[in-house]
Amino acid sequence: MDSDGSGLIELDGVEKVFDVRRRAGLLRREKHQVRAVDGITFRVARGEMVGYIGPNGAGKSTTIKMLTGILTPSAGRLRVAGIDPSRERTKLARRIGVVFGQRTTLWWDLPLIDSYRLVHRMYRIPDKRYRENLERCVELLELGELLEVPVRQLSLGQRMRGDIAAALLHDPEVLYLDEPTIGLDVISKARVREFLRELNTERRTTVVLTTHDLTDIEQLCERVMVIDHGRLIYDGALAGLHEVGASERTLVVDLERELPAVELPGARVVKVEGPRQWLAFPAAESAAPLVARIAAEYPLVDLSVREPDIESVIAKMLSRRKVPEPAERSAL
Ligand SMILES: Nc1ncnc2c1ncn2[C@@H]1O[C@H](COP(=O)(O)OP(=O)(O)OP(=O)(O)O)[C@@H](O)[C@H]1O
Repeated sequence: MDSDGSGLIELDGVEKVFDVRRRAGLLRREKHQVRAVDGITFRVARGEMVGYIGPNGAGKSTTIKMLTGILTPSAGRLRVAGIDPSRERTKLARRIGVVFGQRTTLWWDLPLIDSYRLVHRMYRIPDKRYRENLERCVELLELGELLEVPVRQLSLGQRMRGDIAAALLHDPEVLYLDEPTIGLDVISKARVREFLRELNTERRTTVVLTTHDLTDIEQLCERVMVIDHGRLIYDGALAGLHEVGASERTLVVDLERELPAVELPGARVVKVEGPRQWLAFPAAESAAPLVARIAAEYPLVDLSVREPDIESVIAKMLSRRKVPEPAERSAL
């Protein structure tokens, strides 16, 4: 929390309702309301790195748009660095950075460096600070050889790194990232994650991360918030989320030859295809002891660990939440 005891980001009972018209016959249109965000309350302290996840249409983007001031809440109170985002959007813009994985904020036809020059002027960044920040981003995000390349010629991973740098040139206190690793190859993902980790540790930049990739959360965030149908249904550690959902990770092992299903405590074989076997184990537990035992007891050639996808973790969590409490059950 900030020195005055409050959070850098504060939401109290925030709601967003959209009025939409839908076809109700050949000519008739009916008004109806979509409650995209339905009374959300949370605090994010300075320097925290939190995951904000949920299934499609849960209300994540709507929340982020309210946090950046693009949308005005229908009800509730929202503050970022003490600022009401929709009322003072320009003032807030100097203190936040936003990266959308699915679209770029860079100028498509211009070399990357020209976009940065424009950001320099738009945000009136002092020259020295601009140069230092650019240098640092170029080094850590390996952008040196890309600066003169027009954005449209960059690969997705290169463009994403370019976008992240653009969002950070003005030293924002808060960085919102919407699907920053979507569509990236393994190496680009690792590079982006490493950069974000450093940014958070060294500069204490507060990061709110929206993603469908649980590995992003696992590697970056100590805290995860889950939103479903516009409501916050979980706020805590990732391990706790796995426990609530009783979700499982999968260890994929390649053995030297086709063998009967591997038998080890704490894991169960869910699929066998020739020499390859799939073992499910509780996601909240470490894979290390299991890997050690397989390596010791079986002719192991290769292995990999697969995370459950976010949708399935949340689906499990929801199905468990719907089991009635014993008191309710006896009253049925
Ligand atoms: N401008 C709008 N007008 C009407 N309805 C909207 C508008 N924006 C979002 N919605 C609706 O609000 C709900 C939440 O949408 P939102 O985009 O916030 O979800 P999301 O969690 O970001 O989903 P995704 O993972 O698919 O991006 C959805 O039902 C969506 O159709």
